[in-house]
Amino acid sequence: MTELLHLDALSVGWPGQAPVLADISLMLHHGERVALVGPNGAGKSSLFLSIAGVLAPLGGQVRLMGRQMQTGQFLPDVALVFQQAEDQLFCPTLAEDVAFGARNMGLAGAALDLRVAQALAACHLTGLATRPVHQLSGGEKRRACIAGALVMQPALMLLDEPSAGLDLRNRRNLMTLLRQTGQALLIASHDLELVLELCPRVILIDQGRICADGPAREVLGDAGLMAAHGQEVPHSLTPHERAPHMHWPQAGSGS
Ligand SMILES: Nc1ncnc2c1ncn2[C@@H]1O[C@H](COP(=O)(O)OP(=O)(O)OP(=O)(O)O)[C@@H](O)[C@H]1O
Repeated sequence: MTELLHLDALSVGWPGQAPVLADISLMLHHGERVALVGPNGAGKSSLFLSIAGVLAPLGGQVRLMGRQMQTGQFLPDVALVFQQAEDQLFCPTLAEDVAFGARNMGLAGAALDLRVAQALAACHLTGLATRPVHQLSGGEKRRACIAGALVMQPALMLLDEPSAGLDLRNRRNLMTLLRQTGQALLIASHDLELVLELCPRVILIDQGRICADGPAREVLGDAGLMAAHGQEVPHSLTPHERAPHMHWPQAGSGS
């Protein structure tokens, strides 16, 4: 597997606030499916915004396929599915919205129409192509955002809570779709069942840093499950001996 994304000592935060994440270093390979888990406010969305070039890093670097990403430079190789669909959808109709990213890449005419039709079909939205986006239901909006990322055929998709608000059938369809895609996926989610089904590798962030990065079943053992759900991890559950690279947040160490 070849290197796709490299975060090098990345610090992430918002103006006027203490850094949300500090000194984040990790690597993702082409085609890899990785989950990013952590409690509310851990910094998953902020990290995605920095990787996608929306939020300027406080320090460190984001490199995609060896090239350093610049804030405000939106590369077709990376597509972000926002946590809040309303932050992403803005065109008059669903089909126009889904076409937006691919059109910006220079696609037009029949080639664009085909891409849009394929993305709509993949997200089971074909019949809604001409619907104004503000008239879509919550779950339809979520799927519209995913279609808008798929249409770009990016090397890396950043999916922020992709299953939130989906009914069981659409959640199942989403898992099938994501499992079949050959693209690298970084998925931020509280849906740990989806995480365990889709992602061989899990990164747990909390208290401003990476607490664990490894095989899903290892990271999401008893201690990891508690940390991912925002609970304090008792010393008795801390598997330091087995996994010395993991740094579980513990009682009394949080803010
Ligand atoms: N636009 C913003 N301006 C200022 N602070 C922000 C902004 N967005 C998020 N934050 C703050 O940054 C921190 C990290 O938030 P972020 O949304 O990245 O967490 P998260 O891990 O995605 O949380 P959740 O699981 O609740 O979605 C929080 O303290 C949040 O209040």
